[in-house]
Amino acid sequence: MARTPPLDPRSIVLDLLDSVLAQKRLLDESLDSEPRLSKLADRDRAFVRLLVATILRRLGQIDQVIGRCLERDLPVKAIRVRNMLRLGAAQLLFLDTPPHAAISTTVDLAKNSQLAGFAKLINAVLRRLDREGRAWVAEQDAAPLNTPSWLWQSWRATYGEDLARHIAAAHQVEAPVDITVAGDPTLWAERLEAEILPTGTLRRHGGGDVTQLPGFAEGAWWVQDLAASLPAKLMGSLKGKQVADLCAAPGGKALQLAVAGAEVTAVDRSAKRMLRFRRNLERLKLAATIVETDVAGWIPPALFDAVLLDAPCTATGTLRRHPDGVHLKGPGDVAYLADQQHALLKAAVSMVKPGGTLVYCVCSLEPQEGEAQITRLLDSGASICRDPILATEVPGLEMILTPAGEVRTLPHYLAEKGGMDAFFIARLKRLE
Ligand SMILES: C[S@@+](CC[C@H](N)C(=O)[O-])C[C@H]1O[C@@H](n2cnc3c(N)ncnc32)[C@H](O)[C@@H]1O
Repeated sequence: MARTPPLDPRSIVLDLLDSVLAQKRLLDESLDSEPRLSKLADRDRAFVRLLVATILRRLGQIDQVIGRCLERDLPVKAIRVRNMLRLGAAQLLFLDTPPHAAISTTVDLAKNSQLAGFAKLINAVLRRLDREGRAWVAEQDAAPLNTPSWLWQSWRATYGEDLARHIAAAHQVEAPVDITVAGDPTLWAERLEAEILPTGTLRRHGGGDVTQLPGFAEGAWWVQDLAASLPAKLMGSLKGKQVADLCAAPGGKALQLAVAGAEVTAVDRSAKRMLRFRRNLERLKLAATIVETDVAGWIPPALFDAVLLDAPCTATGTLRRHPDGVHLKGPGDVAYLADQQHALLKAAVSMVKPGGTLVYCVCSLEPQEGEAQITRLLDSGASICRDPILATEVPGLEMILTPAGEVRTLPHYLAEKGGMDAFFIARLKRLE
């Protein structure tokens, strides 16, 4: 008979770390496919998420201090031992877990597994970290340590050393929950005990299950980062217009377009992700035409008044929410996705009526996926020009506008209120 894995939060964290770091699976997918999570009490489930996210956010710092305690490196096959050390270190140095609990629970994990032979080593390393680790952490240069060098180099080259440090620091902090409401934000701000941000997005601090909040079941609002809500808002008046949302799933932006009164055609090649959009449409009692296909080869029955293209990207702009991202992506992904984005942009241009609007966006910090895409498109002779975004369209957020009239948000903007995802947004007008 197969052995049932233990229902211990820390043991689940070890399996999640293995899933992300060794098997290279997304953290959200790993969490979704972990059956033991639903059997845990809410508090333990929140602890699992916090612990795994903290380890992924602070991996560079954690591995460096562990390295200082080991006379020689652990054998490659002892990856689970390394993960046990990471788990103990994160609790001791970043989560203020009482030292005796952090150490004894980690040592017990080893003793109760096939790795009992490593229990003494784990005990010795964690005891030393308890004595000396906090002072070592205080001296660390956290920003470059927790950022893979290819990303660190890219951000330094693009934004300069100072901004790169702000960007990396923002990734160490859990993001708040942002909400877009279909109706009156003031009313819902009160009901949801949320703050209203300059763009009308509501922001709630503190965790909890959003599906249990007032208004979720009846579809009064949906979760969407402030920056992610901007592209649809920059499309102008949409009432009664034919609008295509390309790469639409799970549909946060398509919902905004529908609420603004557009006749929405939402296109995405992932039926699984579109299922979430269908559920959201139902919950919000909204309608849209759904097309499940590859945008690059799709020929629409008629041209659209406006098109939104939220292209697939490396998502380095959402590392606050998805700390697994830095461990799953590499420079090759940027080049690969940049070519896809160019093809999708060219297809999108061909779907817009002359005089119509095309908004392009990506949740990426990499200029190859943002600013350079627009230059490449315009240089290719496409029948389109920039339609610069004006400061009056982003009141209270003027710092996000570039000299070219595009939007570049960074994760530390509005830091005092909890930051925002990093997006690039460009608005274009189709020529005759
Ligand atoms: C950044 S996400 C879109 C998020 C969405 N716009 C929202 O606001 O919720 C990118 C989406 O592009 C889709 N996608 C990627 N390549 C595609 C292609 N060639 N054709 C259609 N959809 C594609 C993915 O399935 C994914 O759902």
